[in-house]
Amino acid sequence: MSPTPPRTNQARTRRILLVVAAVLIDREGQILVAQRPEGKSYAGWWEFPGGKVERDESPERALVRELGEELGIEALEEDLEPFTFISTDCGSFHLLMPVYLLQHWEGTPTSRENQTLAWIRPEALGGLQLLKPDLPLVPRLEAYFQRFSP
Ligand SMILES: Nc1nc2c([nH]c(=O)n2[C@@H]2O[C@H](COP(=O)(O)OP(=O)(O)OP(=O)(O)O)[C@@H](O)[C@H]2O)c(=O)[nH]1
Repeated sequence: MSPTPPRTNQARTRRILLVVAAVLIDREGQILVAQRPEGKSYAGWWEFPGGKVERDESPERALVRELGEELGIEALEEDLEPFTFISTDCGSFHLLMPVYLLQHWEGTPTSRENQTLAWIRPEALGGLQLLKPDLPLVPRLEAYFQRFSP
């Protein structure tokens, strides 16, 4: 019988892609999800608003910019509440994605980039076809919202 090989961390590290995402929470405790439009990779899959951090941009600055571009809302960096992060191998790159909660903003979120928007109850998240890297967010968000339910 051959011995169990030692556990190692030798997988090759890929280029890190820094992406930021926001979980917008409305007054009824619903969260905003966006469906990627035709013509993009993973069209039809659901994700959270956000996008890539550009060179010389802070994650918070990038997220405020993306929320303006994608949803037409104005958010303040100080209202972005760090929630968790995703760090996962996506094949050609390694995704590092800080995720923030946001409960205050100016304006009404509107689709500016052909994405379909939906406000959903946190319990409904698990029924969506979310981008695979986002799946660990489902139990974390469920646990977060359970803390506030009676
Ligand atoms: N905005 C956002 N991006 C996510 C999430 N989860 C996740 O894996 N991503 C990945 O992070 C990257 C975000 O890039 P992006 O939003 O600026 O670009 P994109 O995919 O719309 O355009 P692209 O096809 O040119 O990369 C994509 O590779 C996307 O698949 C998420 O919840 N929100």
